[in-house]
Amino acid sequence: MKNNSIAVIGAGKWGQALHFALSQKQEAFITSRTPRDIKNFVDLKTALECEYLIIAIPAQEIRAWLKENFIFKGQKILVASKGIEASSGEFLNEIYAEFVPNKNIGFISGPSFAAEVIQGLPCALVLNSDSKKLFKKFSAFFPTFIKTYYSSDVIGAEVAGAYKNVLAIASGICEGLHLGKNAQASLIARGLVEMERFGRFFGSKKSTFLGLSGAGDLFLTANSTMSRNYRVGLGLASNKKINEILKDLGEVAEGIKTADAIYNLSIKHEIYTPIANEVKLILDGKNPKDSLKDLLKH
Ligand SMILES: NC(=O)c1ccc[n+]([C@@H]2O[C@H](COP(=O)([O-])OP(=O)(O)OC[C@H]3O[C@@H](n4cnc5c(N)ncnc54)[C@H](O)[C@@H]3O)[C@@H](O)[C@H]2O)c1
Ligand SMILES: O=P(O)(O)OC[C@H](O)CO
Repeated sequence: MKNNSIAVIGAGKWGQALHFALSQKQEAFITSRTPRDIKNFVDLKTALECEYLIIAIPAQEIRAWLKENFIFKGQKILVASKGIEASSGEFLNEIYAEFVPNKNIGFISGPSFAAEVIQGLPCALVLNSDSKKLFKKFSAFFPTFIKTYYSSDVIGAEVAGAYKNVLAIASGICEGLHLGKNAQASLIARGLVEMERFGRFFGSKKSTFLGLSGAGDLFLTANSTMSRNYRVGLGLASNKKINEILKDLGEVAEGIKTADAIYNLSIKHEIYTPIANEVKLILDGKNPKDSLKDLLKH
């Protein structure tokens, strides 16, 4: 293993933005399934020799990717994905725990559109890990335009990052139906309450939802057409089929599968998640106007 070397795995929008950010202070490598014309692009084998890895592939692909490619040799890992595995209902930290010891793993959360990070615009992120030592190590790699905070609330950050994608779809639907800013603010505020309730069941801290990982990322994503999930919501409001929306999008919108995961987990554990459930039903074909009526019922 090459000491103090760092590589990003996954050269999608977020992987490339993180690679740009990390490259400000030192040499940083990047790899992907298909070769890309990016400085310091290396093959997967070379990337996996690095001591520090940032993994930015879609949540639903992580288990298969780890099984197929990853052998633990002491690497320290920062997970950049935001989602819950739909097939199992498992959180990403549970999946990674099968391959990497907890002290070697952290999760990035907070408001961060890749399109802004890759321009060097300022932002604040949270690095969530059981290990403060790991936070300090990774934090040192980040450039001055990104402020990093530490939190040990891994599950809170994971729930917040995954849940806000579903709420961004809901908010896009609200905008697409022209329901007005009052309705949108109500939806986002109730969404925040809902995600905190869901997170609390799994042991999250309330403060996580009031900070960058929760309110910060939710307000960003649920208010902007820069969000892929929000754009999915706009498409659903105009009665487009999900396949057509995804074809136009051409990138991952984690909220789609995460809505399924939340729906199933909320039924299993009897957690009240009305907004996420309506998003899942709309994705399955329910008319968004009927969802609105159901959400407004006393
Ligand atoms: N784009 C953002 O602004 C942003 C910000 C924060 C977090 N995220 C999260 O980062 C993750 C990746 O998002 P993105 O924006 O880079 O998506 P993207 O659609 O731009 O790219 C996804 C990347 O994953 C790769 N990939 C897909 N399946 C794979 C597999 N089976 N094995 C290996 N690689 C695979 C693709 O080749 C692609 O390079 C998501 O979980 C997303 O929620 C994105
Ligand atoms: O474009 P989205 O909806 O995947 O959101 C991107 C980031 O998660 C925002 O922090």
